[in-house]
Formats: sequence, structure tokens, C-alpha cells
Amino acid sequence: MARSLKLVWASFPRQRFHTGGSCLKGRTGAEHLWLVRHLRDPFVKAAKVESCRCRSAFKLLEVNERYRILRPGLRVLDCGAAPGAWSQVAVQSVNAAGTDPRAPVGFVLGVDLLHILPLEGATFLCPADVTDPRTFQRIRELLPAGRADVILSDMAPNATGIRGLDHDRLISLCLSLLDMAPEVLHRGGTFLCKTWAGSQSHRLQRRLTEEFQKTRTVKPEASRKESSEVYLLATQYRRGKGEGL
Ligand SMILES: C[S@@+](CC[C@H](N)C(=O)[O-])C[C@H]1O[C@@H](n2cnc3c(N)ncnc32)[C@H](O)[C@@H]1O
Repeated sequence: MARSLKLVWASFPRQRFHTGGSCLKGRTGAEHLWLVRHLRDPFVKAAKVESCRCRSAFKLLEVNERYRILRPGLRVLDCGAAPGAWSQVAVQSVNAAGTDPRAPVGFVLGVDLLHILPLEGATFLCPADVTDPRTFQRIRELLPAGRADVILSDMAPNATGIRGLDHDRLISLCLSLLDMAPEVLHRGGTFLCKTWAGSQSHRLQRRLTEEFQKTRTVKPEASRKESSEVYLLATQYRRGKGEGL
């Protein structure tokens, strides 16, 4: 990345970008609307300028700026990591800047069904399904001491277009991460996941409230207002097998 994403975030979102209309020729209806929105989106533009792999980087940057969940020295498991923008943010945040050899060094492990281009400072396990027991085993082997301090999930199932079904599938993915958390998440650890609001949200909320000391709902500015997407941030994990309760 050209410069620290944190610096970009500091001057954001007051920036406004304007785009020309030449690439809109020959397109119609929904395609046109999507493209206009995409081209006018200041987060898309900023992601390009800063060489981050995807605009979603700004969602994690905002959450991190507000709640400081990624600190130097932490071990991060990034689920649904492709194309790698959250991992870029995590690598920058868990490794202290500067050349001091005693500075804390973190660890970032990204997992996705899709291939992810290599990223300095991150380890990728892909293609891999986080719900597959073999992936779970590999995650434990790859994480230092078998545990993460932070689990991030920006996972999203392939959308069917049926809102209720997509919602149920996303909630199931988040719940399956919580099922594996006792084996991989350090006691006192943090869990951040994407959800789409819907009828099953309460199940996920209830689990988080039971298993973490504090749970918040966060809607970052980079998350489109018209989307039902919200992030759940849970801190101070109470469990952790073999670590006592
Ligand atoms: C919105 S993208 C993530 C973007 C990413 N946070 C970034 O900033 O680059 C959602 C990802 O979740 C992945 N995904 C969905 N289900 C998954 C599963 N069961 N296991 C692993 N990855 C999954 C998809 O392949 C997709 O790449």
C-alpha cells in the first residue's frame, strides 16, 4: 500500500470524488445504476488510490479506529478473507511500524473458499471452507500456539437473491465460527462478524451475549446505507477450552 491506510481514514470521508460518464455508454437499467453508484463511491476510489484490494478495508479501519481491536502483537484469524483487504489492514495494525527489533510482531491467517493473491505478512489458507473440519484442523496448526486473539469474519455466502435464505445461511456461517471458537479463540479475545439483519439475528446475538462480556452492533460508514449489512463486535471472550472458565 502506498501509505498507511490509517492516514487515509483520518482524512475520510470528507473527500468527494467525481467520475466521467464515458464507460456508462451502451449500458442500461440496473447495470447503469450499479455502475454509477460504484464509480461515484468515494470508498471505491480511495481503495484504488491506496492500492487496497477492496473498499471493505474502510469498514474494518473504522471499526478498529473506534474500538482498537487490532493491536501490535495480536494473532488474527480472518475468515472470508478474499481478496485480502481486511488482511491488509490487519497486517498493518498488528505489526508495529518502525525498525525496532523488539517491537511486537503479530500474525494474520486468512481463510477463503477462493484463491487469494499472496500478501506480505499474511498466511493464507485457500481454497478452504471454514466450516470443513479439515480446515479447522489446519487453522489450529497454523495459528501460533493454536489460538487467535481476534476472529474476523466478513464472510458472505453466494447470494441467491432470496433475502431470508441468504440471511439464514450467513447466520449459520457465523454460528459455525462460534462453535469452533472454544478451540481457537484466546480467552479475553475479540470476535467481529458481518451479518445481514433478519429473523435469525437474535440467535447469533444471544450466543454472543452468553459467550462474551460485551457485544455491540456497528454500521460503518463504508457499509452502504441501503444494505441490511451490520457488523457485530463481541469482546472479552469468556470461554477458551483448556484455558479455564
Ligand atoms: C465480502 S467477501 C470478503 C472481503 C474481505 N473481507 C476483504 O476485505 O477482502 C466474502 C468472502 O467470504 C467467502 N466465504 C463465504 N463462505 C465461506 C466459507 N464457508 N469459508 C470460507 N470463505 C467463505 C467468500 O468466498 C468471499 O470471498
